[in-house]
Amino acid sequence: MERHTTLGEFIIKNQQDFPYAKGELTALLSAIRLAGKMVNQEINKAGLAEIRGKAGNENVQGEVQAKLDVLANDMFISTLRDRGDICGLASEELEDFVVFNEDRHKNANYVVLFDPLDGSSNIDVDITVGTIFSIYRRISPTGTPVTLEDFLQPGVNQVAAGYLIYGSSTMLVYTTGNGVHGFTFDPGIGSFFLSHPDIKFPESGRIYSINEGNYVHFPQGIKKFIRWTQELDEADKRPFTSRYTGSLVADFHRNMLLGGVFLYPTGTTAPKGKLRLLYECNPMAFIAEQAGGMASDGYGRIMERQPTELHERAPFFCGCKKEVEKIEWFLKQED
Ligand SMILES: O=P(O)(O)OC[C@H]1O[C@](O)(COP(=O)(O)O)[C@@H](O)[C@@H]1O
Ligand SMILES: [Mg+2]
Ligand SMILES: [Mg+2]
Repeated sequence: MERHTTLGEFIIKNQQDFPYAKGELTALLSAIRLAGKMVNQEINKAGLAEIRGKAGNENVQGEVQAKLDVLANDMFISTLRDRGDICGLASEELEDFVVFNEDRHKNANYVVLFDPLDGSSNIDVDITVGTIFSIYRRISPTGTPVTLEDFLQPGVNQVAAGYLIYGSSTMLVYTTGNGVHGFTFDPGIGSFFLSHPDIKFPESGRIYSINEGNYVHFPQGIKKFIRWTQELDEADKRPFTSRYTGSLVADFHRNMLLGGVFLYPTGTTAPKGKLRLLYECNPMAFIAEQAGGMASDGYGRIMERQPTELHERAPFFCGCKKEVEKIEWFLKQED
């Protein structure tokens, strides 16, 4: 049987691809891998009463947290603090960013932003969920406590981004700006193995992913795009297929492998969109672009947006280039 490359081997082998290669990013990716294994262990038994259900308190997003939101958040924070060379982190589940004050942290150069559990509404019904992470080099001087500025960087400054997907198999998919690579977890061996090297979005796809239940609230341009996907045009292989799980990571992953586009527009119920620019949009956008796809806020490259708040939301359109361009075209028609 062909011996697959483990994630650990791959990270070390490709370390030199990285401009500042001193092993810090390697240590950080390894810490994320470990935290991912720990969270995966809990998700696999999410049906048990002590794991499923709500934790009871509301997070900064105004959502009632699931027990697994809190557990995943704690596991990532403790593992990144103890093993990752980072000076601070920000989580979708925490109001403020966290500053690590030990000397080894203050002298570190990276910050991590993450969504510990993406697709929380699906946990108790056993539908695929994920974890999303985004890594930046700090801009404040090394040796000083990390500042808000270090987190409010445009997506184009990301040095690495990725996600864990906890589905029929558990995978870790990431980029450091040298393509997108996917690793499948083998629970029997306890390691991630390279299973999807150099993943690419097809130029065009036939799947659209949007919560059509919000149709009445959508901008005209989005309503027109949806109707365009549903028109009969065999030459253009329309109508498209509709696929939507309610987990961004799962919808993105399927669309990247099979060809499709994900949409979460603004709407009267979500005037700024729903997804979080820093924890969800930017990391998925970096992966999409590295895989030959496109990620837009409807009017331009989402990674060029200058964030102003830790938890700001944005409209998000991401997937095959042709379809994202079509969405931008329909939206611009309306202006
Ligand atoms: O239920 P809706 O409004 O369609 O929203 C679904 C979207 O919200 C999310 O669940 C938000 O993520 P969280 O679960 O991390 O809060 C996305 O994964 C998903 O794409
Ligand atoms: Mg999320
Ligand atoms: Mg979440």
